[in-house]
Amino acid sequence: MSTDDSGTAVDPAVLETADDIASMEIRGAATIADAAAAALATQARHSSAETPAAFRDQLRAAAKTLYETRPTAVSLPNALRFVLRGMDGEIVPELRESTVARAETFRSDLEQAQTNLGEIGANRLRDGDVVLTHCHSTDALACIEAALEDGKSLEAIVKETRPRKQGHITARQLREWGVPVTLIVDNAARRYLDEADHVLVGADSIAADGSVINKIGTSGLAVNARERGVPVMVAAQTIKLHPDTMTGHTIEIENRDEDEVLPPEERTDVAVDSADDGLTVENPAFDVTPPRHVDAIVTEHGQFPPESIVTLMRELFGETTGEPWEV
Ligand SMILES: O=C(COP(=O)(O)O)[C@H](O)[C@H](O)COP(=O)(O)O
Repeated sequence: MSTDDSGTAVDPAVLETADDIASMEIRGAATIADAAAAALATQARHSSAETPAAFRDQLRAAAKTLYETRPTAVSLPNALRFVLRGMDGEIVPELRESTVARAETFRSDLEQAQTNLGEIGANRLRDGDVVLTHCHSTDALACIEAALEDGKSLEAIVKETRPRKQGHITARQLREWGVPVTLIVDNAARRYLDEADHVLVGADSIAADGSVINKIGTSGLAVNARERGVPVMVAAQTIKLHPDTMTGHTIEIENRDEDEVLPPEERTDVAVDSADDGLTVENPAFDVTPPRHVDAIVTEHGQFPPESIVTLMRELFGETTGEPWEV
């Protein structure tokens, strides 16, 4: 066990999961949520706490460690909050059992939600359609998978998605399913929209006004799609809904390391000398697509016009939330 800032023991397996999320070994909003719930279950199983208070402190410290990895995907705090709210019991073994059970419920609900969402999203895809994708989203792919299972044949235009090239993961998955794939650089997207019937993306967070926060480049793609008349479909389970935005909070956009954009070995191609302080490299990982550029948000509860998502958000999360470990 190592300790967090307050001196509370956090299990090494939790620290490893946190590192993997920060370094993007584990990535994508749903996968991050699943890994975080699994890590809390591990913390509960391995806990050597002797009192209920110490057990609760350890679980909260683990949740905080996981929360501080990446700021944008709200599925992470939503997952942590869901698991911690299920921590129930008078003695440590009861607390352990309830926490592990709650984490397992979260993980199986997540899987089921994605399957249900996929079936709903598949209804928007017709036989022979061409789908243009950005980044790698398991929710978006679930829609394609369900359409293929319905016997529809689809083709995909896959944006590479600089700087981390998550489009390669999407392309590989689609090829494994037998879908013909055209891989393009991000800059070619507008040209290829003429050949697409849908833009299909996932989401890291959805704000109360229906804005969609997803991989950088989504908003430009959506604007171009609107101009070309191609519908934009966002596949997002309800754990992507950001309840804090109901009270006006904005969503933090993660800025990642500049080396992802300009690796150190290429820096000399651009910088005039080693101390070139006139050169700035920025690497925002996500952007905000306004609701007017989105046609439908597909969730496990049905599809919604973005402007009406706040009703579902209120129903599922109530009015306020607070920090995930303050439950
Ligand atoms: O923007 C990304 C991933 O960004 P990163 O690679 O930086 O994590 C994905 O579109 C969403 O997370 C949804 O994914 P999913 O549908 O799998 O939750």
